[in-house]
Amino acid sequence: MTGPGRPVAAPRRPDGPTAQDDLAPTVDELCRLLPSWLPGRRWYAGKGHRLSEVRPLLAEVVVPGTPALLQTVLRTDDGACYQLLVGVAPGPAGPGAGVPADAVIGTGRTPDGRPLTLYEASSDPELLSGLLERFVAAEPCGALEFHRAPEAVIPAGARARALTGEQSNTSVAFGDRMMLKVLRRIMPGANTELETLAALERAGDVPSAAPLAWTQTTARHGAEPATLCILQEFVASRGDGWSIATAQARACVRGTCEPVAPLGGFADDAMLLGRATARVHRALAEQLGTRTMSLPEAAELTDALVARLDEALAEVPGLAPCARGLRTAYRDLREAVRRGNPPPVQRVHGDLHLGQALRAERGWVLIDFEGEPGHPFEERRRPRPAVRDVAAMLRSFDYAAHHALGEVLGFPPGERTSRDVHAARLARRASAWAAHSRRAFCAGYTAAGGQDPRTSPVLLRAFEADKAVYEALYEARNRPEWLPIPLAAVRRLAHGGQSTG
Ligand SMILES: Nc1ncnc2c1ncn2[C@@H]1O[C@H](COP(=O)(O)OP(=O)(O)O)[C@@H](O)[C@H]1O
Ligand SMILES: O=P(O)(O)O[C@H]1O[C@H](CO)[C@@H](O[C@H]2O[C@H](CO)[C@@H](O)[C@H](O)[C@H]2O)[C@H](O)[C@H]1O
Repeated sequence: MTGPGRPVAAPRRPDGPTAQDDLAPTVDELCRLLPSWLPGRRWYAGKGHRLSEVRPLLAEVVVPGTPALLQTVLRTDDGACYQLLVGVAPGPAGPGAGVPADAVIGTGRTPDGRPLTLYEASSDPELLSGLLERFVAAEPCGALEFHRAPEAVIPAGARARALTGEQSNTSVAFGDRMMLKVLRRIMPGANTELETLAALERAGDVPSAAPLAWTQTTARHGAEPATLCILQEFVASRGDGWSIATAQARACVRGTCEPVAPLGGFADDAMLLGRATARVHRALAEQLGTRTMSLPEAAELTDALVARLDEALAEVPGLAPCARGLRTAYRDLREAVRRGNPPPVQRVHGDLHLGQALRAERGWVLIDFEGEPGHPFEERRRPRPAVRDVAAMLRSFDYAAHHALGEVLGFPPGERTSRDVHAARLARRASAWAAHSRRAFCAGYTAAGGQDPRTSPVLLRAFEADKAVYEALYEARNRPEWLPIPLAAVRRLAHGGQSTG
């Protein structure tokens, strides 16, 4: 170990676990350790559930040797399945073991009593390079299938670097050529991100990353394969939309914007982002189809929005005073369709926000097409009005503005604004920045051929309300200090106002 986060793998010897028979005791040890380790992971979705048992569904040695790399899928006692890449090194955990402390899952024992360290391998470049070789070979490995997209070029030997951000999955960059997404929550069925990236690639000239390869398995999932990893083209960028937008929003809140751009320099970028979104929507409609929403679909959609609200109400008490207004917004959507104005529906991104856009040299590139994590693929695949993505991105401008306000005033933003004149002025600036960015985004979206979202106010309000409810639940589970941001939006929307205040 030479420094934090930089494990130097011990030279690999061919005496680690290599066969399925050798593996059972190691996997047993892993399952014993996981109930106390898993709940601390950001990507673990069972927060609030008291985890007592983890069972293996699949374990394959994808990189043999010492240390070895196990690719595993495990089921927790609430029925969810998670993927883990596990490094198996001989000896006890601790300084000198060659594994960073924060990667250690725990210490187990081999059947003959020797100590064994099990660790989260997504920060071990050597093991990940070994995994990349599997994609290059594109051959099965036990119950795992490694597939390569037609004509994809996968150079071997690229240096692996795991991203450290807060994520639903785990991403590993290979040089500046490829990005590997290690999916965490594993579900059976065709993966929506893989499907969508392939469709966008077929369309050509769309601001998205080319899919290169993927791993799947049918083990224990019946006939339906489950996707475990996706390798895609790396998009070199000067940052994502969230970091660029929040820097601009902060400057606007502090009043340090250029006089020529008093609401911040993000408007041009917001407009280009609107254009990129419209191009992606057009390509998805062309490749995967579009049709008019039917009355049963409108009813199903309304029921789905109400069901999400009910789920969130059970966990986020702050939503309760808004429930009536939200139900009205959802009913209005169904009525608008019934009164004879059914919108077109198509495949959409499903979880669009500023963090899902990378500012590349060629403009904005959209990423992460898997849809909202945690929902079954069938649900994520359902055709929806494209304005659903627009609503989600508009919510993101509100997030960026109010997060910037919180950074300047302290969290929760809004606490001081009702009793402090200075704070109220800064809050007005934040709202003006968000409104300005929203307008620019909608203008760009419309200029690139998308339907002007402002001509569908009922749909826009219902989808913004739904997204804000989803966000409230997401924040309550993952980042409670951020909860006031979506809650404030829910309050405004429930009372007929705009999502940004
Ligand atoms: N194709 C790509 N090229 C470059 N960076 C990427 C690419 N895909 C993802 N990333 C980076 O990885 C991060 C997480 O990826 P994302 O697909 O959003 O994962 P998650 O599903 O876990 O949210 C992104 O915020 C971005 O910084
Ligand atoms: O992990 P994913 O990127 O797939 O998406 C989940 O996490 C997002 C946060 O990382 C969350 O987005 C929410 O917070 C963003 C700021 O961090 C904000 O820009 C978004 O508008 C807001 O929805 C996303 O909802 C969740 O699915």
